[in-house]
Amino acid sequence: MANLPKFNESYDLVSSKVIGSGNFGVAKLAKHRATGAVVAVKFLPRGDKIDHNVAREILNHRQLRHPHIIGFREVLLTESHLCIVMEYASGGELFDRIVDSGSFKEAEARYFFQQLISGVEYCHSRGVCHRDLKLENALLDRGADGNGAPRLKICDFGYSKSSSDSDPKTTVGTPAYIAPEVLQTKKYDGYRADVWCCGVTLFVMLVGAYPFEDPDDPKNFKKSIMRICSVKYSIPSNLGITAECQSLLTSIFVANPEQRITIAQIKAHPWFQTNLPSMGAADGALAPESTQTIEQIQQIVEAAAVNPNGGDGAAGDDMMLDDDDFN
Ligand SMILES: Nc1ncnc2c1ncn2[C@@H]1O[C@H](COP(=O)(O)OP(=O)(O)OP(=O)(O)O)[C@@H](O)[C@H]1O
Repeated sequence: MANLPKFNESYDLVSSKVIGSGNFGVAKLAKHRATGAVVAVKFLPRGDKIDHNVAREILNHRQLRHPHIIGFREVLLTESHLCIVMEYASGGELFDRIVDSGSFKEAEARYFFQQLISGVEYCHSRGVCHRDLKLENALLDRGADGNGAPRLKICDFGYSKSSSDSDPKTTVGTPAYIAPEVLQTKKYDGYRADVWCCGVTLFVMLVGAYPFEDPDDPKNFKKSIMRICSVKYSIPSNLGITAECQSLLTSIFVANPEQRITIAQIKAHPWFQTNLPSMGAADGALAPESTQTIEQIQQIVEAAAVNPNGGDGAAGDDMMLDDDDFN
């Protein structure tokens, strides 16, 4: 790794506190020494788990630059980890905001849904489908001036596919959000499947529960799959959800992806059009562009597939992380 960029050459950890964790490892806060910018860094243990899927996640993320998508900055190495440096969303996950409030009023749900659709539309326009859209992958920042209304930022391109990748066929995503066609072992249209996930996200914001889970038997995955395939859901009448909003959900939850509403049609829907912020008003500044080329990124990811410490990057290695590991 002689000439490859190292994390400790340009960043300091702000604290050892973990801001998020997932299958990959952990995310921590760091400060860019030259500019003072605070960033989020995903630390992935080096070794065989750094494969073409990780490379794809990074390269797909790198080509996206939009106010409602977490900005990608660069990838770096430590002795033990591959570091993905990103814009930091300080407001937590949209999921936690719903857990705190139970459910959102229609106006609040629409506010976030408009931003989600704006980010998803942009991904699709760049030939990238996300394939794991959900509340946990919708992060929030603290608004343009640090105090304003939170802005939604899509993260986690771990399952994303770009038009240069093979057509999606694998069943990926999070069970409660999976579209019916993704459950079949056939090729499917990742863009249309993303629309379904946006519908599930909207439903959870409005209702505070997953649409296709049996409330009396929520852990019964088989039952949820049957409900997804037969599009069996109901909107509690006591929530007073407007007919316009219900009509949008009905047009999203259509089993046949060809007949499902498209992103362009969602944008034209009267419910979506209500209180739509003027272009730019809700957007604010973009995170700085990444300066790394595709070739540089590929070289770093390839180097990360080898763990100089000899570990295999298995989950167990993670348990022993301390600050020295990041230097
Ligand atoms: N840029 C960021 N700003 C703030 N928090 C972040 C950022 N990136 C990741 N996190 C936190 O870390 C969590 C996990 O990150 P991410 O979803 O990218 O990892 P993952 O391994 O793909 O997750 P999962 O296993 O849930 O699919 C996020 O849900 C979030 O709480």
